[in-house]
Amino acid sequence: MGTFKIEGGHRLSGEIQPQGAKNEALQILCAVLCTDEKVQINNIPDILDVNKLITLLRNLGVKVEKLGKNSYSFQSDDLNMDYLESEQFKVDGGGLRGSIMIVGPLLGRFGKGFIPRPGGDKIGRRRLDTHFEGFMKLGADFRYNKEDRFYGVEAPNGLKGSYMLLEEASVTGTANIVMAAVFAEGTTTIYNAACEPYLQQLCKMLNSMGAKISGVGSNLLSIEGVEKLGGCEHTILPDMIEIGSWIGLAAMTKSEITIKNVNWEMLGLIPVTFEKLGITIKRKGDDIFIPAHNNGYEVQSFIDGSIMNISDAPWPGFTPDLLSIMLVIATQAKGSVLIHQKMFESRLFFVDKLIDMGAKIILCDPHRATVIGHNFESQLKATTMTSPDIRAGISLLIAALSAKGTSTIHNIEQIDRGYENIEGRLKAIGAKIERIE
Ligand SMILES: CC(=O)N[C@H]1[C@@H](OP(=O)(O)OP(=O)(O)OC[C@H]2O[C@@H](n3ccc(=O)[nH]c3=O)[C@H](O)[C@@H]2O)O[C@H](CO)[C@@H](O)[C@@H]1O
Ligand SMILES: C=C(OP(=O)(O)O)C(=O)O
Repeated sequence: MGTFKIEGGHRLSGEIQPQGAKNEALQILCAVLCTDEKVQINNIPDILDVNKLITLLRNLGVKVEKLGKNSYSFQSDDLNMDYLESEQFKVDGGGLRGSIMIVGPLLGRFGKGFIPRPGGDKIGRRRLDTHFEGFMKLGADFRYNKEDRFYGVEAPNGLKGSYMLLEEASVTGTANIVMAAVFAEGTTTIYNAACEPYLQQLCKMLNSMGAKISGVGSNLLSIEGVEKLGGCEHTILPDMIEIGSWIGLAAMTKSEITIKNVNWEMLGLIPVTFEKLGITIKRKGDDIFIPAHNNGYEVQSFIDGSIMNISDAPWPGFTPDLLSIMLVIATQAKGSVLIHQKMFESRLFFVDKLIDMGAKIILCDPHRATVIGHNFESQLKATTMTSPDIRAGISLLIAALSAKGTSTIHNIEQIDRGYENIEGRLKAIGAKIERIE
């Protein structure tokens, strides 16, 4: 178990370049299975989850070549399908959430796909019904081995396009179904599709490989099946969750930070949601400039004067992956706010650690926490903590960087899942952080 030691209470300053988006990379890497031709992918973040998926692809027989620091080429022309029945696959597939998205491409291209129960954050129930109901709508047979927690779909006679109304706008579910449907005979219509930038990028990539997907960016996708896809080159967008993390870090440590090349058009409600907490965000070209909040930041209220509420919703709503960061920065705001995590039921329990540090938070129930901000009149106090999940981990790290004294964070592998060389990049802007062991 890795550990960070963090000496808090120092201001940071400088520029930070966001890495490529973790959750886009996981979709895009699975999409390399859609063709036997070479695919080049740029801006792949060097993070634990992505590297685990690359290992899985290698073990499946994909030829992987590193072209540069964050660029790779992949060729899936001679896959070892026996690997899908191996013990090693159970380990590799169960190691991250994103592995679930190999099922769609394999089903579409080879008529069968398997996956052990995928890993990822333990943040509440994470069911996979949407994925498999979608595959069944395309004509696949589904089986689930409860004992081994192993999922399988088969369509020996190929997939047939159909209309489907998804029960929920699942992000990885939509990506998975799209990657199967591009090979289905006829037209598939997916209503209530997820439409995050990750999905838009995936569809853009598949179209550049010869797929015929329309409605990209909306919740109604129409896919005309094709027989074969070809190679392409694709560049992953900057990680919007990392961008949000750096906005929170700057505000909470009263630091002046420029976040470079953020691809502003794809940030949706993220900037305005930070502004609801009173944080100043200046757009400079395609950079975000956060001035030092020397006089703190004040939570806004709604037009009718009622108390501010920040909650998640499927895209273009506010992403659930930034609510933990919103919560931590609210602890130093002037005013009170209700944080409502609607999607996941176990993502707010980390507030206990913040309460230990002196934050004023009432955990109303597993989904809702009321935060009464200190307005920097009382600094958080350093403590020892363990990172329960990736976004709670980065939130605790931000809390530690703002706190008085030296904090210790264990289980930092959770942070490494999604943040590339985090201590190196934070040190470059003045953070006092050390990885021990
Ligand atoms: C690898 C990856 O890309 N992971 C992301 C992906 O996970 P993932 O694709 O696993 O998440 P889903 O979109 O399937 O669902 C997330 C949660 O929200 C619930 N739900 C979803 C849609 C809906 O309309 N109503 C609803 O209640 C689901 O039941 C589930 O509890 O999307 C999540 C939601 O943005 C993010 O937190 C994860 O970081
Ligand atoms: C929940 C997340 O990741 P995963 O779905 O991979 O567990 C996340 O990126 O915040």
